[in-house]
Amino acid sequence: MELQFFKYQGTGNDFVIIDNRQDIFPKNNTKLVAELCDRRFGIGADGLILLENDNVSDFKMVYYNADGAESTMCGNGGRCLVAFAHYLGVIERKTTFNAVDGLHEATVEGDIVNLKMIDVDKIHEKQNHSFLDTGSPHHVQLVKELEKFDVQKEGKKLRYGIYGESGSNINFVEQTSDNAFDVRTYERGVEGETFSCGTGVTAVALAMHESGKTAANEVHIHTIGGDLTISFEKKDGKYSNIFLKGPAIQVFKGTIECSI
Ligand SMILES: N[C@@H](CCC[C@H](N)C(=O)O)C(=O)O
Repeated sequence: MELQFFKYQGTGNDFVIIDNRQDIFPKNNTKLVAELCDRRFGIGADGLILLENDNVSDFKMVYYNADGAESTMCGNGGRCLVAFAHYLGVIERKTTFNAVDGLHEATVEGDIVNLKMIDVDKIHEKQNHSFLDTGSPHHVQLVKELEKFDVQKEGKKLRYGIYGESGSNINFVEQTSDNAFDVRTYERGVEGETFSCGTGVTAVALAMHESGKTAANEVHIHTIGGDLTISFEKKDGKYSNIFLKGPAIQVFKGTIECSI
């Protein structure tokens, strides 16, 4: 079967996106998703996203990690899917769409997508790290000399060591100013470092605010793949109106022959 696909990237976190409004994609074929995401034998991506019809919102997001398994929320993927829905003409400037963690609002302005994330009311503060769920689970840890840090080795160790088979994404962070941080992320399901992680940088911004490293309600994060801004409010111990803002860009489109 010839499958039409689109390739998007959001600060270097890259995705194969498929318009599945006609229900053409075999959703339980883990092997096929992994093959399409393979950087040598397939298109190559950190994950695959389906855009589907939804009864209560403009569209539905279904997200798979590069290993082929369906997973929890992807912030950069959500931003890319909004850009794709805009490209298809499914939405205009504003949207509400459904994802695994519930409804998300978003706006598009040129290449910039501003995505509302789920509220966060629990941040577990441990001795040398924080743990929180921003739609996906995230470990947040400050380190020195982030540029030289072995994210692959240390990320893998923590991902399995502390969090077991279901795992967590692991973010390593270095503060660069009052309201700015550099972040590198080891992503579960990719089982390696990605150029950026949207739910990850959101987790970093909230964890740094919670621990008093920043007093700002707008935090700037630099990742290998580019810059993202996270804004939020904190009231009665709960973080709400959390927005993840940054570029989401179509890289190419094409067709691929696959045996379904
Ligand atoms: N890259 C994503 C996170 C994708 C999900 C993650 N790998 C998981 O399985 O928890 C993002 O931008 O948020």
